[in-house]
Amino acid sequence: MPIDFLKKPGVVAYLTAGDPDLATTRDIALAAIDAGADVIELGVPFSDPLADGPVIQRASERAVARGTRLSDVLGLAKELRAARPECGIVLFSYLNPVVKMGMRSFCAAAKAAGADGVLLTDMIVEEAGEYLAEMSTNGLAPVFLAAPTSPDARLKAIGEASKGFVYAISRVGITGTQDKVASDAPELVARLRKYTELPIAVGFGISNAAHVKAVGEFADAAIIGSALVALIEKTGPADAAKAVGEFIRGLREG
Ligand SMILES: O=P(O)(O)OC[C@@H](O)[C@@H](O)c1c[nH]c2ccccc12
Repeated sequence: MPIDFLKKPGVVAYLTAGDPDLATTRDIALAAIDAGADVIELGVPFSDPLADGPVIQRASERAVARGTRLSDVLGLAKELRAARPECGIVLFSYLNPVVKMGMRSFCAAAKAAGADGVLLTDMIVEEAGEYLAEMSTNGLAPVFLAAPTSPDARLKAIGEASKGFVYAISRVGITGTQDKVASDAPELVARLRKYTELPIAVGFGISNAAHVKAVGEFADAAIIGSALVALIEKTGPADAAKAVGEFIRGLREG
């Protein structure tokens, strides 16, 4: 896949891999893509999550309890790539499981799985030397998180190191649904635009068509996580793929 895999305006769907089980995550991801999600952010479940609200924490706990490993998530990415050659796939993980596998092995495996990009939540751009080198060797896009509290020098470094798109965190805090798109988000996106021409995707607290529309006024894509994960939790394995497909179609229409 080319590195510019995020078309504008885009919808990015975050899923915790292995919740409720890997086969169901695959079906949900396929339904999300077919309903118009441009990129799947495929989350590696981790026992000690950072910045995750209760919904994603619970999903991670369930997936970890089922024994979902980084290697399983790579296998799932490979299946998705084979089934949907055109979709964007970003592997989402904490640093810990990746360091355990080894940065070099992980980046090579991500490439072999057909991923387009990688997002490591706790990888800071200042310490990303080896990561960026391995990502570049494998033609993968590193996606970094920018926050409203990031100073301009940091936004510049993030803009320069990122490929594919930049992830603008709409507010300080944890993942999870909110009534409104955070008021900090447009300013952060405007500040980022000074440093990058990449598409900018906004995440944290986006959960309905009105939010997606509001984000579309100032950014290039909306990232939806907790709303999907909560829907999967509520619906149960048998109907989750259908429910997620309908939900994303509704967002797209908005
Ligand atoms: O759940 P929300 O509020 O829709 O936010 C997206 C988010 O879930 C996803 O991108 C994500 C899941 N875990 C994270 C940890 C840090 C940053 C981002 C994330």
